[in-house]
Amino acid sequence: MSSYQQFQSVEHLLCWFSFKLLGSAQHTLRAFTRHPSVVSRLLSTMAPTAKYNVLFVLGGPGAGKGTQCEKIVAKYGYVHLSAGDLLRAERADKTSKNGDLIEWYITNGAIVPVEITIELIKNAMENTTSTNSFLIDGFPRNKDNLDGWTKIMDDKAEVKQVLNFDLSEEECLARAMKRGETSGRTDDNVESFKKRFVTFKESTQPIIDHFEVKNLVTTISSVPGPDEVFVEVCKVLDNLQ
Ligand SMILES: Nc1ncnc2c1ncn2[C@@H]1O[C@H](COP(=O)(O)OP(=O)(O)OP(=O)(O)O)[C@@H](O)[C@H]1O
Ligand SMILES: O=c1ccn([C@@H]2O[C@H](COP(=O)(O)O)[C@@H](O)[C@H]2O)c(=O)[nH]1
Repeated sequence: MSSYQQFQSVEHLLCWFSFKLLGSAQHTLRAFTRHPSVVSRLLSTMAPTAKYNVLFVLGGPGAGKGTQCEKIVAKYGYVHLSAGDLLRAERADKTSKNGDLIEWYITNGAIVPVEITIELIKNAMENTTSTNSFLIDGFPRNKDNLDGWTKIMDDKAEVKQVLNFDLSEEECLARAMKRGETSGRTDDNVESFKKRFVTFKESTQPIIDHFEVKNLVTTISSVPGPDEVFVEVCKVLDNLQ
């Protein structure tokens, strides 16, 4: 007689099966109560983890994004991730296979493919343990950047606000050239600046417009001095929860 033939009906078989299930559930519960630390570890892996809070910081080349980010960090304790700085650090890393490619894009005022940039941003966020609030400066700069962000980060991060620093091309150029006297940056020269500004207008402005439609953008004039600009920044950040 096969093991199933001992049951007189399907109902009988199902009944027997339910008792078995209940028995093992009871056994598991008893094991859990003997090991509360296992239970709390299990629960913590099941609980939804909080999303990163993100502020994107955009604006023309030399408009003062980095300057304001420093002030925001000092007052509000965000972690500042400058996409440009992350790319420059990767370019300087002798072991990176992307160094030459990044150099070409930066000098030509063009935008590095998002696969490279998003990996750097994601790693920097994941390696931060002090906070889950980030200022992402100079990203996303074009549709490729935005698509990459959406694909990789949308379920991990919430974009709370986009700060857009507004300054004329002439003033951006003047500030970038002044900075170039000491920065050592390969793109603080007139030729690179012109290309960067075209990229900003053609590729980044549509991204600002995209967030504008979502009511996430605050545009702040960068014409006054850094402290006055920061007063306007504080008005925005004080109202963010
Ligand atoms: N409000 C301001 N008034 C006058 N000068 C400023 C102001 N903000 C920044 N600067 C100066 O302008 C230069 C560019 O500023 P900053 O590096 O912050 O710009 P950025 O937008 O981050 O530039 P980039 O996109 O090229 O990295 C710096 O030398 C900085 O000291
Ligand atoms: O998301 C990004 C950010 C930057 N780049 C390249 O770096 C330079 C300099 O960036 P800054 O933000 O001004 O420091 C920029 O012109 C791009 O070439 C990028 O490709 N993607």
